Amino acid sequence: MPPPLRASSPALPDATAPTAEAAPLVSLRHLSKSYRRGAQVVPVLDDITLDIAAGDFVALMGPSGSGKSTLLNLIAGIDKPDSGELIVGGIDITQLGEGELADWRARNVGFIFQFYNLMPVLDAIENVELPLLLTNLSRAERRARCETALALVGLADRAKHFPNELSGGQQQRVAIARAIVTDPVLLICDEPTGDLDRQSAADVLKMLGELNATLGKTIVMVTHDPRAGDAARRTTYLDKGRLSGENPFAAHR
Ligand SMILES: Nc1ncnc2c1ncn2[C@@H]1O[C@H](COP(=O)(O)OP(=O)(O)OP(=O)(O)O)[C@@H](O)[C@H]1O
Repeated sequence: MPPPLRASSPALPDATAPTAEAAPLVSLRHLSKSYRRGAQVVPVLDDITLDIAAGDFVALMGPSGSGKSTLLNLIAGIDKPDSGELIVGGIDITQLGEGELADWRARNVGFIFQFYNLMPVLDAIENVELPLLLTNLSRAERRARCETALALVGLADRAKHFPNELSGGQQQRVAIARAIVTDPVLLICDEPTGDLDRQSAADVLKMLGELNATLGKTIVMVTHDPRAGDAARRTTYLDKGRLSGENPFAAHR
């Protein structure tokens, strides 16, 4: 029997269903971020303060260009803010060097992208195995974990299929298996249903909900899809780089 994927990572505190008392897993304090294009400075995020509890499932919504992906990249440790604190599992990740940050990401964060980002020359199980190549697990242990992850997303029978032999929904499920195979506590999803038909999108959202409810994964998901927003436990809105209590989509629903 392959080993179970644990509900928590040893690198971060236990993720359980959020409670009123739970310490935030992710804590943003006065985060600001600009991009520089030549002499021009483009402010993108302005004084963002936000807490995300362990075990939460947050949808990040807002108009195009409002800074959602930028904020997601900061939380995931892909990019750095100009100022502010960004504490994840008790560590201010803004203070980590590039190498430390890469190591921190590999141990703590699973990524799910709009266009799956699978390697076309690798079959499903080899794609799922990729993040484990950075660990010191044996080949047998890696394979066992990959089989467990593929079984969790309902694709145990597609392990030897290449991406072009899988539907879009199945490819996204392989990507989800790849994201969870290292047992990260934090799942970062950038428009995970953006390329999917309605049914496949619903399947992927159901799967994310189950990973949140049963494995305690903390999920932060950028989405334009109101149904994806409904699948989350709560929704946070960004507007012109600032957090907004208003739902800018409300008039369109
Ligand atoms: N690397 C970059 N260099 C310069 N400007 C950037 C860079 N990345 C993003 N921006 C700018 O930052 C702003 C916010 O971009 P971001 O991708 O975070 O928005 P978004 O809310 O995710 O948009 P969308 O919903 O369209 O994906 C945009 O004006 C964008 O042009």
